[in-house]
Amino acid sequence: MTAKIIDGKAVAAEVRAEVAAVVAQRVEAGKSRPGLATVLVGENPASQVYVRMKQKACAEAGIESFGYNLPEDTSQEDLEKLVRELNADERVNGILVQLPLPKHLDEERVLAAISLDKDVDGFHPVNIGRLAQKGRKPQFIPCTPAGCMLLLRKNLDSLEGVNAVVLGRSNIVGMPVALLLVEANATVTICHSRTKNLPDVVRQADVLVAAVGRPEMVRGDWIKPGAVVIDVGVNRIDDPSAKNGTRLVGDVAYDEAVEVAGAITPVPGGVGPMTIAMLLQNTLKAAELSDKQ
Ligand SMILES: Nc1nc(=O)c2c([nH]1)NC[C@@H]1CN(c3ccc(C(=O)N[C@@H](CCC(=O)O)C(=O)O)cc3)C=[N+]21
Ligand SMILES: [Mg+2]
Repeated sequence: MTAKIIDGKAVAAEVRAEVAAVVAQRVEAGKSRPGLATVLVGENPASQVYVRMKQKACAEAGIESFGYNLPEDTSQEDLEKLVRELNADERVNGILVQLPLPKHLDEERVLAAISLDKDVDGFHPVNIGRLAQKGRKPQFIPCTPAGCMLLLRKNLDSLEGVNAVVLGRSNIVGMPVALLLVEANATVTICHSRTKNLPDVVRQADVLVAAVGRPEMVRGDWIKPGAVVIDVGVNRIDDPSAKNGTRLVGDVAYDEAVEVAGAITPVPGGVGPMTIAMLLQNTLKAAELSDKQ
């Protein structure tokens, strides 16, 4: 048996087309064109690529993007000042501060300065806090976790009572995706670098979300036959046989896992494209919120 390949790129394309259609309708109806501000501090090449991908996706959906590139040595004060200006800018519905920030900057204070109504990444401590409280809905759900959940809902009849294992406990993926799975009535185990007998824990998973950032760490024999595997990892590794000497791999050893899992997301073409699609969806939602104000 080989797994169903979950085509995140195709699902993302559907979401993006839907966002584009709603944007076109609202502009046609005389409402504002949604706008996203991207803030990039420093010159991390991977971050530059991601920000460009987000801007291109905005353009295709009819969302205006405003790119801010600040030097590596930007002060906390100046970065927060830019965020406050963007909070007050009516053209800007969503603010995305690309992470990670250079070491000297306090990430949490920057994220906390973003207006709750413009927090399209869902990383503001209040939004995360609401995610952690039963019955309280955050204004915005973080994009990668939201993308994982959409792929799961499309590939499972129900999450009710299933054993979900989340590998990784980061603020931007592991923790929020675990909270969303709990909300969906899954039985959730969060495991990490200190977990004892990790392969045994992972083998209990009907649903596995791998988000540790360790290339091909999860082996085929860690996977329960028939499990749904969501691989969040985007790791660039050396591969002399590849075009530019590197290639992208996930946190799961795909060739092994595909022989055991019931369904699996590939890397690239799985969760990554969903992250961008959900960002566009959140930016449209932010524009709709601003209509009411
Ligand atoms: N404030 C903030 N928000 C983020 O959402 C955010 C961030 N910071 N920092 C970095 C991570 C990473 N991230 C990805 C987005 C798209 C792909 C993606 O589309 N990947 C393609 C491959 C891209 C390639 O070829 O490199 C794929 O998996 O098919 C991956 C990763 C967003 N992040
Ligand atoms: Mg949130």
